[in-house]
Amino acid sequence: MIDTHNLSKRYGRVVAVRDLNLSVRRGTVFGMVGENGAGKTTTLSMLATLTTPSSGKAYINGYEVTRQAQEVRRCIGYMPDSFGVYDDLSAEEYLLFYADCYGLPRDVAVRRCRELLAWVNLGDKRTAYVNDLSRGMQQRLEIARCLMHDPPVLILDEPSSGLDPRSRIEMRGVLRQLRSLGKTILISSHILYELSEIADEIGILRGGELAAVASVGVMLQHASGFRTIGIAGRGPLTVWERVLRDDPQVVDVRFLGEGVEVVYRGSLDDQARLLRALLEAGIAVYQFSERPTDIEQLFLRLTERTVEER
Ligand SMILES: Nc1ncnc2c1ncn2[C@@H]1O[C@H](COP(=O)(O)OP(=O)(O)OP(=O)(O)O)[C@@H](O)[C@H]1O
Repeated sequence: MIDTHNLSKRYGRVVAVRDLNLSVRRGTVFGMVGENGAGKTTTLSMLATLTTPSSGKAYINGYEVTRQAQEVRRCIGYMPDSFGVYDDLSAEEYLLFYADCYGLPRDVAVRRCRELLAWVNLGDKRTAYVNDLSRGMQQRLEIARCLMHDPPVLILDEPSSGLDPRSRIEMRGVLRQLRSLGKTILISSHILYELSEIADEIGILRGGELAAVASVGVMLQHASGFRTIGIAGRGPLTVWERVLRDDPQVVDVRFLGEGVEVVYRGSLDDQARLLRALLEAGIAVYQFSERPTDIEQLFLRLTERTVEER
């Protein structure tokens, strides 16, 4: 349903997106995760026909985004990462304006508008000015706007960004509902956890390249059973390396100044043995603590070899 072949975008010397090969199957939700500047917005904007690719091709529902932009626009609902000024429109007027742009008959548009406002929990805000709505409400209104012409594909650029915790929870509820509509959805975020609930597959974008793609199940399975331990201490690097290499439960090691961060899969008893081994080898350990596991980082570290082989 969404396919890209070596899709790239350069801005002068900056390569915002490089040789992206993406495939999102009909009726599935694909989550695109990446830090600021990873290329998410550029990718989604090319798919939404608003940014011209430098090279490569992208297809939505079989239509090519540069040559058949009109057809592509009819079959997508695109939510950008920032919205403009609403010129004193009420929530209902705003949706009806878009319905007009898509040529929806007035009676259908009015019915659909009310249904969608209720659907995104804005039923009581029909006559409120969009400019007076909270950011969370405006973002839910944008979701309703994307659905007005009932497109088979949704492209949502960080729909939860900039929201307070309460609005995030409400948005999460709306996104979960969206999933049940059976549409093909490409959604971006810089937080993997946020997408793990609604996405079928996750792709991690790094420096404009797709660093890893996996089903959410596989990604979470990779993460479960692993712990991240921060160990701070003083001692020769060769001794650190020897002790950590000799422990079969150590999966990955990252040296950080005075100490290491270890991805560990052993039991708590194994963990205690590792601490003892470090002390017996002469490392003056002054901190040994479990850290919250960053699933995205962990996944990237565990799949590094696979990524290099791609
Ligand atoms: N119009 C532009 N002109 C020049 N460089 C750009 C332009 N748009 C994006 N870039 C650069 O392309 C790279 C990717 O940017 P992009 O906005 O796609 O990333 P992103 O993952 O969406 O980040 P964010 O989460 O901050 O929006 C960045 O280095 C950015 O500075």
